[in-house]
Amino acid sequence: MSPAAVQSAAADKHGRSRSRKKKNNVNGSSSSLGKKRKSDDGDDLRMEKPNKKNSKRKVQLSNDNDDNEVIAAEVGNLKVVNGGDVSSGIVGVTASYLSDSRFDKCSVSPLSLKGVKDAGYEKMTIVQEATLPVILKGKDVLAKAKTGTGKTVAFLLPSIEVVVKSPPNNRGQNQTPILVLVVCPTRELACQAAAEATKLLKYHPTIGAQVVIGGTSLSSEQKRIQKNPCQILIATPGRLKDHIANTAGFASKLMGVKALVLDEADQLLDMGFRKDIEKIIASVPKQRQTLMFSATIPDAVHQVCNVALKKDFEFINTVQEGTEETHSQVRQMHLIAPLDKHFSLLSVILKEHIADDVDYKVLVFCTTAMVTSLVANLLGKLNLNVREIHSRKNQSYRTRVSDEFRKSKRLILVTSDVSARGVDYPDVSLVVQVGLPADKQQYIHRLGRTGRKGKEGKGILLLAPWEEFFLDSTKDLPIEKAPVPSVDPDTKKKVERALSNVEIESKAKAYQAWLGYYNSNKKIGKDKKKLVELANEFSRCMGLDTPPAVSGLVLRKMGLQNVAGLRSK
Ligand SMILES: Nc1ncnc2c1ncn2[C@@H]1O[C@H](COP(=O)(O)OP(=O)(O)OP(=O)(O)O)[C@@H](O)[C@H]1O
Repeated sequence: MSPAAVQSAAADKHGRSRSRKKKNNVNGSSSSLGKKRKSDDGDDLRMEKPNKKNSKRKVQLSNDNDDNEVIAAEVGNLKVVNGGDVSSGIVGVTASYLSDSRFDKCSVSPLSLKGVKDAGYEKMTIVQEATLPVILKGKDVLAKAKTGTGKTVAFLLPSIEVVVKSPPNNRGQNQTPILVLVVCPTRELACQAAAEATKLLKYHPTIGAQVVIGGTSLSSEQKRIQKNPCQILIATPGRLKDHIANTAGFASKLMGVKALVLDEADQLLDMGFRKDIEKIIASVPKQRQTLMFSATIPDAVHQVCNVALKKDFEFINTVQEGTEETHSQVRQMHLIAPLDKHFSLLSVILKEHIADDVDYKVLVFCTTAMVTSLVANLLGKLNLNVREIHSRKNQSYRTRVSDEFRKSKRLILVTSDVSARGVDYPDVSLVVQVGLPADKQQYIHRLGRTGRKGKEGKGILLLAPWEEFFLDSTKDLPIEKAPVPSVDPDTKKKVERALSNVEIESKAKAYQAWLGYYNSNKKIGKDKKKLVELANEFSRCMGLDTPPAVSGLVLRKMGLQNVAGLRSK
């Protein structure tokens, strides 16, 4: 590594007491572990949860790394690397995510370097500079770096080198083993990683990369894998499990895996995915290299990462201690307003932003798929240029909308959490989050869809007064309180009229989804009577005097049978 690059230092392994209070080595935040996610945007099937500046970029091994000691006690020889803050307080400077080092200073094959060059990458980003040499040495790595700073290339490039260095297989085309397995939590993310791999592989005609994702035909995927053998496979967990169980010869191909990558590792180790991931890990050889990447790595992940990583893995953290996990060039605001104002306020926020920025490109995050659908429906009726994306749309629609949004300007994408992580839409000017984000990590990832590659951006979180408690978990983030904009009577009327034109079925589904989502929130779901009052308020906000009836079975599954105020069917 160059002097500018981050260096590693062995962690102190003395204090082994598990009972010591952990401090913030990783900007400690509340864990999202333990949450149950039924779909990739956790919708109405959701039931009760079980329950600055460092210009030299030198090592910042924290003095208070009790955290590491605890982990050392659990997993042994932990190494910690802390890097410089990616944005280092240099507001609006677009190059701040880049390092001074070029890719050719690492021992990467000439053909990969040509691919990197054609992709337009000259210098390594800071996370690439910090992780590449370590990964190329064959170490297991857990890496944390801010959103939009090039983590995908950071794990793909050395993965390609794993294939380059492997002896050519001489067992015939159809027997090509999978050498690198990349697991991504969402289909969009898997496709995006596959597209990046294809770019990097431009000059490696003998190396194939394939993607397997849910929502597409299993049999056509089986044929594709059979026909186009690939050494690099990028997959979502569910579909990967399907192939392991149902595709002839697939399990034996997986026995060739030399490198396993878990992108958005904290989400993959979350309870919603953990069982799948454990199964996947059991299907690849023990002797392998494992790489785990994310912009957020809560403490709880450190405690379970030994599920996948070797004991002597390196934790490479490019988010400097004591700095925010979000980008300083992204202005963050929150608005607290009564629920009955949210639809009008959203319309005002969007219209103001459109007036301010002719090249606007906005993401509006909603709590669930069905609420997303309702909001998209409403905004469309208000003549805004909107698209929607969530798990209830079929995969070809999702791919089409995602591609359109990637290429477009002057478009609003209303989305569930399927777009929260990893998706790299260039030049998003504003991210609006309506309602309670699942947790602090999800807030950070959603916000991270703007301000990518050092660009500027804006984030607005719109909460009701009874959702304000969420801000307790984000105290270390610079989220300003914004004044609530006034809603003129004309806008109010237009929104009411638009709502009256939204189909009752869409409202009924949104109501049930809303109930399920907030029921699964630890705090709000505790008081069922209050929860139902709030859900019925949401129903009134949609223009319904009587709340929609919900099936008795669903109410039972939510633990809401016999709660006053609900209508059962
Ligand atoms: N060395 C580089 N130089 C310039 N651009 C790069 C470089 N490496 C990656 N990029 C670009 O940076 C953008 C962000 O990369 P990527 O999506 O991998 O970020 P990320 O850190 O994984 O973000 P997230 O945390 O949201 O998943 C992409 O458009 C990618 O093509």
